[in-house]
Amino acid sequence: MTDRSTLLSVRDLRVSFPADGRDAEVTAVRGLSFDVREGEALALVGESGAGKSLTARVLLGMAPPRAVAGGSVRLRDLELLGAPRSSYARLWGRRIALVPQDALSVLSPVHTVGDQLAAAVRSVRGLGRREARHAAVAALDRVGIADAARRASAYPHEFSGGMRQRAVIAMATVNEPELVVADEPTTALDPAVQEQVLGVLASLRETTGAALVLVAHDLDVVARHADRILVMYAGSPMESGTAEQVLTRPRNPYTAGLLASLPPDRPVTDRRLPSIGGAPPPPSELSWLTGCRFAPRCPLAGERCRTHEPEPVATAGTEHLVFCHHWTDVPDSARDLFPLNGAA
Ligand SMILES: Nc1ncnc2c1ncn2[C@@H]1O[C@H](COP(=O)(O)OP(=O)(O)OP(=O)(O)O)[C@@H](O)[C@H]1O
Repeated sequence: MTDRSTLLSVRDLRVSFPADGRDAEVTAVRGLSFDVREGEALALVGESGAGKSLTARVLLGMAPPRAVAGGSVRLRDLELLGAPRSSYARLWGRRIALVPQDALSVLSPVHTVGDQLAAAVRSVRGLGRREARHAAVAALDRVGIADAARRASAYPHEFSGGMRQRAVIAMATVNEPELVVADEPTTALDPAVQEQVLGVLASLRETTGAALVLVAHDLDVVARHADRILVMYAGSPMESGTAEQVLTRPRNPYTAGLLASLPPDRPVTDRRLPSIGGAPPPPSELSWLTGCRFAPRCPLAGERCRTHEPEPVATAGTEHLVFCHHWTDVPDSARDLFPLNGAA
């Protein structure tokens, strides 16, 4: 991976929602920096409210209307942050694309899947009808839809949920963008279909060379489908590195807590799962919290954690970055830090 060049470079990203009279300011993302290399899959991981979706939307120029973003988001040499919507519109589908959670939000119910794909091809590549149809069928074939030429004439409601999500991936990748952002792309699907759809995204990366930013909250999923992981908590980065570094030897207590909560390989009769006590801070508190945002729930937190925000520390070269004052105290076994809750 290291010989691949950087495709996307995010530096000190900050996203906030200004106070509007009724609600206080919400600093939903702060101090986020990461790179995505060509063809690489980076997973953004964290509990609900971590800022994963918001970050993904900012990358695509699709942040909610009141969001104010600062910092830098560069796609190769192009600074995207602050670019007008018309600039983004020229990139959508062509260089960057979104695979959303909900297929029905992007597929029109009144046009066939093939027509929608062909329209996307024509608008971006300016091909004629016949060639666009050909590209549409090829895209459906690439995402594993059997008998793609015939299925292209079906309407979205005639597809199963898994097929619709494949069609959405075909739509996002039909013009071979450099970067695909997938926001919990399989949440609405059952586990077997989830794995198939994620497999489709992985094989597309191989065939088209696209990089992937995958928003996920399931560590099992990212273990199988990400090259690198960025763990977020309450809008702040906690840890980033290769999937192996982060998942096998987490150096941030928050990552350890997430790992300790994974379904354990212990007898199915024992359903107790370790979990991180407490809950993430409510949005209204995000702007005035000092120090490490995870400190109130962290078993290792000391006074310094509550007052000083941790700087990133590189634990193994520059790949594995940890934001924690106590990273050297994190035990190798996540469950030593987060023992079983409710143990008898
Ligand atoms: N339109 C909005 N207006 C105000 N605050 C918002 C808005 N959208 C998101 N936020 C705030 O931004 C924070 C991050 O939200 P985001 O949806 O990115 O989290 P997430 O990590 O993707 O969580 P989930 O897994 O639940 O989708 C939350 O605190 C949320 O309240």
